[in-house]
Amino acid sequence: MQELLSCTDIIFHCAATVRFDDHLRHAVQLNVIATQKLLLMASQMPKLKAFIHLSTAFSNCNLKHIDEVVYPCPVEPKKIIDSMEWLDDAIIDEITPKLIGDWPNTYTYSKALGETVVHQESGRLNTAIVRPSIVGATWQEPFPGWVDNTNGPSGLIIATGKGFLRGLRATPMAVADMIPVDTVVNLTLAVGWYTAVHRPKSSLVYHCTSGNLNPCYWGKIGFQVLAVFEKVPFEKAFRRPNAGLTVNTITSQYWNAINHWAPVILYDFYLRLTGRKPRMTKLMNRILKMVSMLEYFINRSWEWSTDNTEMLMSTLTPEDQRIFNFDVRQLNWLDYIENYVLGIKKYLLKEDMAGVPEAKQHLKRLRNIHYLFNTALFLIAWRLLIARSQVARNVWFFIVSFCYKCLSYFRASSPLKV
Ligand SMILES: CCCCCCCCCCCCCCCCCCCCCC(=O)SCCNC(=O)CCNC(=O)[C@H](O)C(C)(C)COP(=O)(O)OP(=O)(O)OC[C@H]1O[C@@H](n2cnc3c(N)ncnc32)[C@H](O)[C@@H]1OP(=O)(O)O
Ligand SMILES: NC(=O)C1=CN([C@@H]2O[C@H](COP(=O)(O)OP(=O)(O)OC[C@H]3O[C@@H](n4cnc5c(N)ncnc54)[C@H](OP(=O)(O)O)[C@@H]3O)[C@@H](O)[C@H]2O)C=CC1
Repeated sequence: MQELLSCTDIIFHCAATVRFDDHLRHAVQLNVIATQKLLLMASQMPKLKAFIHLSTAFSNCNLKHIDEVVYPCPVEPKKIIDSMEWLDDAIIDEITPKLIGDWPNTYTYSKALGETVVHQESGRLNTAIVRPSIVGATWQEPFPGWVDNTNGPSGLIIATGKGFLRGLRATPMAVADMIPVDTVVNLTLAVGWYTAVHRPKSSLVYHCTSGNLNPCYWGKIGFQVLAVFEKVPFEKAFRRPNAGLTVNTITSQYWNAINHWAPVILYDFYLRLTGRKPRMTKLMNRILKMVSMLEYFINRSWEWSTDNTEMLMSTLTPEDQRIFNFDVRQLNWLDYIENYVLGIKKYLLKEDMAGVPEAKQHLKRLRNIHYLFNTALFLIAWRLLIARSQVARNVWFFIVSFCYKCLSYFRASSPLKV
């Protein structure tokens, strides 16, 4: 502690809980109280030049247009922190929906409280807040497509590529405000430099977003993800990757029943019959839970102003602009998504590119099983219908006799006949 207090000259405060479903007490502990404690510690650091706090662009996702300012919270963070000390977990559970109000989860709410703490309790410290949107794989550094966790889009891309996720309730024309992780790092380092060297009079907020400079849409991302799976599929897929986006709740529920639950229930039944432990329904539960948590973010668009970020870019020298590049206007989304999917395959799933031909063979087998299954299902349904309905029987006799007549006609008119 002594060494930290005497030697630290800059703090990048990134630690947080990023789970959307965290208990409010834990989220407040990690994202609010810890920030408060770190500010206190920072105030005892004689050499400290800047305190950079990592927040999220979604800390004010209850608003549609978001400026680079700290918005007041409906309940003061101090009151929330105090109440966490004496309320028990059951009561906190009960009041959480009322406290978080328009915020979709405890994560975004606690990050908003964290910002207010930085704003109110930084005292004489030189602080700045960076707000990234949906952080994705690297764009350029150390190499394109690097990724190391299943947060955000990565988990859904895996679930789609492995054939579990076949449909999402998402708005294809909603802006997919993704931002590569190396862009976030570059911007954060540049903010550290600017805050320490230029010492702005007031604490500045920087939006690290892509939507207003180089917008991309969920529909376009979905198509590109599927196009990459055609060329480079993931190994040992459960079904062929083939997903769709819909805004219609009924369609989405139909997809859940037919495309998500039916195959895993059938497969678990097969596992049980062959004496193995069923595991697919549990996995599907987890995937659909993840989807339900992310749906809020893929069915809305936000506008983030980026004046401070653009100002920062203009103060960097051309050389620094190149080294600490955070200009997302240069980003080609299709290339980025391709590298992202390949990065997931390589760095998260640890799959080798040498296995691609075998993965393609596996998908072909799955396609044949799919056709066989559908044909069998159709024939059984038709057989049952014929047994029960006179109309169906008449249609069936009509089709059979029509085919027979056609066949006889072609045989009679064929020049090959002897
Ligand atoms: C047209 C065709 C269409 C094609 C479609 C193509 C698709 C492309 C479209 C893409 C649309 C993207 C939308 C993104 C929107 C993001 C918005 C973010 C906005 C905010 C950004 C922020 O400001 S910031 C933080 C972001 N914060 C998270 O993003 C955490 C979320 N998350 C959780 O809040 C918890 O995760 C939650 C869920 C509670 C579950 O919780 P849970 O307890 O059920 O499960 P766990 O997460 O604990 O996972 C337990 C173990 O399963 C492993 N695992 C999990 N998923 C796995 C998987 N899919 N594949 C393999 N493995 C997986 C995991 O790695 C663990 O493994 P291990 O135990 O070894 O560590
Ligand atoms: N991922 C995203 O899409 C976005 C992330 N952000 C913000 O970026 C920051 C980093 O997030 P991200 O990298 O995605 O999340 P991770 O969960 O990968 O990283 C969080 C970090 O916080 C550390 N941490 C968690 N709890 C504690 C604790 N009690 N004490 C000390 N360290 C702790 C973790 O350490 P350890 O590894 O040891 O567990 C980990 O290094 C967060 O502030 C998040 O709010 C903002 C916008 C989007």
